[in-house]
This record gives sequence, C-alpha cells and structure tokens, in this order.
Amino acid sequence: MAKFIISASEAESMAKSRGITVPQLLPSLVKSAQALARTPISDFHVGAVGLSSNGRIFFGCNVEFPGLPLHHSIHAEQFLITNVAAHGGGPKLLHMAVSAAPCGHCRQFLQEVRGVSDIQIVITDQPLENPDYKPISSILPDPFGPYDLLDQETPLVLEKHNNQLLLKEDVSKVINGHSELVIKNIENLKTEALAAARESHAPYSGCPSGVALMDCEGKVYKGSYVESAAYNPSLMPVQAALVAYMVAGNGGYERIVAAVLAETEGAMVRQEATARLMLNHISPKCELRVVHCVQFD
Ligand SMILES: O=c1ccn([C@H]2C[C@H](O)[C@@H](CO)O2)c(=O)[nH]1
Ligand SMILES: [Zn+2]
Repeated sequence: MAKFIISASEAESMAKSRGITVPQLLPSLVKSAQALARTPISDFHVGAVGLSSNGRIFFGCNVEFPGLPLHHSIHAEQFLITNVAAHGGGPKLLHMAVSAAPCGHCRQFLQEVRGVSDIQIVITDQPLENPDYKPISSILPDPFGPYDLLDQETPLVLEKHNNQLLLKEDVSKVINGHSELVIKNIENLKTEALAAARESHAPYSGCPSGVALMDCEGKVYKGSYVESAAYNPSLMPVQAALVAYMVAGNGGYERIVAAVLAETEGAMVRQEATARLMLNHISPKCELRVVHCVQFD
C-alpha cells in the first residue's frame, strides 16, 4: 500500500522539506512509479503519479501478461484511475505526472473523469523543479466522451456508484477439492464481488460487474469494472482487482487461489469468459466462481 499511495500529510511534508508545492513534487515520484511496473513483454516501464483534491498522491504503472493478447494489459494511467477510484472516496484528480505521453486509449479512458479537461498533466520522467503542467484538454481536443451518450447527472468514474444489485444464486458448479480456506471464505468473497459490482462504472451497457480475489492467506482484493464511452478502452473487473492486489503489495499472481465474479445473468456484456481466460492463465490453480445478480430499482 505504501508504495502506491502517499498520505496527504506525508505528501505535504515531503514537499515542504524541499521547499516546493505538492504539484511540483509529482515529477520526482514518477521514477518510483515506473519501478513498480510489471512489463515482461515490452520492458517499457510507464509510471503515472496523480494528486487528488484530498491531498493524497496515487501511483499507477503498466502491467503486462505474457501469453495473453496485448489488450489484457493495464496501462499506467488506467492503473492510476483505478487506484484513486478504489481508495479516494470521491476526490477529484487535480494534477498528474506521467513518464511518457499517454496513448490514445488512455486519453480516452481519462474522459470518464468529470472535469477531465481541467486535470493538469506534465509528461516527464525527470524530477523537474518547475513542471510545465498543461490541461488534458490540450492533449485531447474535440473529445468524444460520456456526455455524447449520457446525461450530466449520471455518475462518472471517481464518483459514488450504487448499482442496485442483489445476489441471485451461485451458478458455478461445486468443484471437488475445495481447500478449507476457500470454503471458509467463499461467502465473504461473494459479498465483496457484489460490492465491487455495485460500485462499478457501467453506464453505457448497463451491465455492472465486479471481481473479488483471495490470496493464499485469505486476504481479499476487489475490483470494479470501469467502462469507457468509447467501449474498447474499458477496464475489465479482473484487471481492476489485480490493481488492488498489486497496490496491497502482495507479489506473484500464483498466490491468488480463489476468485468470484459478480455480474447479471444474460447481460448484454458479460465478463465470465474473459475472466476465466485471464485467471486460468495467470494463476492456474485459482478457482473462479460466478455469482449472478439481479438489478432492482
Ligand atoms: O499511455 C500509455 C502507453 C503505453 N503504456 C504501456 C502499455 C504497454 O505495457 C507498454 C508499451 O505500450 O506501455 C502505458 O502504460 N500507457
Ligand atoms: Zn495508454
């Protein structure tokens, strides 16, 4: 946790000790964000560091999965937004520093943040004293975004979501050979997956989903699906849960032993097939269960 989030007081004192402001401090943290990247395919480390309106600093890095198609990768900027969304409690993102120019997908993904055009960004991997921040609107003019599809009131990605979902039934087959640990924790995992689905940002498809992962010590990490207005840059719930796993600093994926995906039955957009593919690949012993939800108003 310590590596991926810096508290407001710590950020203040780090800046103060150098006689600079917190936004000025961000570029000097980019290299430590890059160091957290898992890039077995490209060996290209991307770091993203963001300052939220509550004064906390959040880190993001890119994550690649050898053996899977490239679109399973998590971009540093997506990691950063997912980290803020999971821990921020509804703050705005004010400033960000990134080691490389954000790709088109990331510029698009960032459109899910309300007020994105005002986020100040600097592209540098150097500890600049006087970073040359510019608004995101200057790197993505004429954006396609949430308001092309939604009304202004629909909650966006860093805002509170409370999708009205209830668990319907446990649809996965009971597999012989459940470990004690899995049996003991499965109800909790289902509850956490449901909570993640309730918090997911799925206004375009209306198909919320969430994943809860459990490691071999019984610790649980949850992740919510985040849709993009442009569809393809969306972040799947397994990826979001892996962000939580990495933020907690808990090592190799093979330590993940159980997972629950919560989504609605027969939905237009479903995660099960891709979640199975991903989890089977990165942690072959991990058992995935799917629980179906019903939506209510
Ligand atoms: O905006 C970007 C562009 C690229 N990458 C990552 C994806 C992949 O892991 C590597 C090479 O594209 O860099 C990011 O994290 N953010
Ligand atoms: Zn990108």
